[in-house]
Amino acid sequence: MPREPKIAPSLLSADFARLADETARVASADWLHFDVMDAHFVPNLTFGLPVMKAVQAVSPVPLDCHLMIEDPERWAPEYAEAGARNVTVHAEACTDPRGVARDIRAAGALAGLALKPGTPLEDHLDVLVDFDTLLVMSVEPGFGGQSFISDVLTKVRTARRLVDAGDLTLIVEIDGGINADTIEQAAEAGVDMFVAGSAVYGADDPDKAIAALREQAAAAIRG
Ligand SMILES: O=C(CO)[C@@H](O)[C@H](O)COP(=O)(O)O
Ligand SMILES: [Fe+2]
Repeated sequence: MPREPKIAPSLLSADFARLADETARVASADWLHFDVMDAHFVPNLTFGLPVMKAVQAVSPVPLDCHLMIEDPERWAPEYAEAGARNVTVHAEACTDPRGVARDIRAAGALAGLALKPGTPLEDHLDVLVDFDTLLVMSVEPGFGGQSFISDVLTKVRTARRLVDAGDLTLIVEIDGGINADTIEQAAEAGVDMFVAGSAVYGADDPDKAIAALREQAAAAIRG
């Protein structure tokens, strides 16, 4: 069975004054990507747990929380308890990645590990057995609308090989600069879940943009 590509629009590119409407506009998405930034781990500040809970209450699709924060061990389980489907922490910010994965899972969510573009996959292979998703960042975390860094596809290919060989069980997710020009190379490299912010919310019809991206990725996987 060929992989079925999934799309997670990033709420970072939505109109923050109309969050309920903006979640409704992407009802055909697989996950809704929720970028938490703390102005310490990254040079930007977005939203946190209270806003996540408000969005969770109205979102027609499960939340995929991407925590770009220091001290993720302190906060990640609370996002899981609040009902997120997936909670991703950054490898660069974790002191105890296995512990945080265990706590996220115990609180009922999938556990994700994110890698900045310059962070080698090999440095974290040993802990990935405890995670459900691997988020490969294809831009420097902090802002939407940046250009795709194709070098990170080497990490995607390695992760795909390990998953296909049965050595790891992971959803391979990519985040940053995904659009009609870049999604095919990411799909061919082995991505399962594509985060797309500006490409979805910048479109006149976000649901149509989701369908088009999904079909483009599916066609690339079929070859
Ligand atoms: O985590 C981040 C940025 O740090 C992303 O989730 C962006 O929100 C993706 O936006 P686009 O690059 O697709 O516009
Ligand atoms: Fe993100």
